[in-house]
Amino acid sequence: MLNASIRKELPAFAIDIDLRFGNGILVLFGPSGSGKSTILNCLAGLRKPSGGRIALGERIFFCQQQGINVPARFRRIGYVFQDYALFPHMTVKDNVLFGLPPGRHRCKKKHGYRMSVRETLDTLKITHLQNRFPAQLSGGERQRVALARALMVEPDLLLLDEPLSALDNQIRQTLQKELKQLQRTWQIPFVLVTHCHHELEALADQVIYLEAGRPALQPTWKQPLIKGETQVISA
Ligand SMILES: Nc1ncnc2c1ncn2[C@@H]1O[C@H](COP(=O)(O)OP(=O)(O)OP(=O)(O)O)[C@@H](O)[C@H]1O
Repeated sequence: MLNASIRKELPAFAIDIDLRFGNGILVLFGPSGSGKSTILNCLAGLRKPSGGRIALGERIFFCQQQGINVPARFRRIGYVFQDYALFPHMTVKDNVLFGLPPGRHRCKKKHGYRMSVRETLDTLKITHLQNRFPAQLSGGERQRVALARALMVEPDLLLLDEPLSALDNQIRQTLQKELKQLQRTWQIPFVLVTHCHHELEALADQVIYLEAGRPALQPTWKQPLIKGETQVISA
């Protein structure tokens, strides 16, 4: 269970949001500049909140009151960046393995199971690409490599910052289905940022519509978004 209260002062506004989320895909949906990436960065430990508390299960990553701020590398949080952030001089396999201590070529599949690098590459359908460099890949293939790398850290939480925004419609739809399937297999919470309405509808188990760093209680979308377990969480 992700249990976070994040306050972050920014030049134009202050982020002030509470996230309480168990399993599934939580979508942060909002216009450019509304604070989505900053929230992910605070969760990951790449930016320090001005106040609040961030906990995942029993582990406290940040607590202003207690003076706790666990460094990003100890949080076991996977992060797929908007531009995938692959190392251009490394092969696909080396990109996926980056950051793992020598000999620790395992990856969490679901509780109690571990998956090898080979299985991770297979799952993401990139085994045949393992010796290529990022410049030799399509956008969809790069996205799969970034996902594989994020999963190799055995994350307890996966953050995805507009992971499909650079892709054309067909690949985007395929990967949406695969992302959903991955979440169901790994059984860890995903927090996904998007400003694409279709992506929201395809992926969200819960949604928070953001405006200037705060949950908006009256979303500006035209069509009803609440279907099944989808809901808007207020601050
Ligand atoms: N390092 C920083 N220092 C100061 N201000 C920042 C910094 N990073 C972002 N901001 C500002 O904080 C606000 C939120 O930015 P953020 O990138 O979180 O928004 P976003 O919703 O992810 O936008 P986008 O969808 O365009 O990526 C913006 O006004 C931005 O200019």
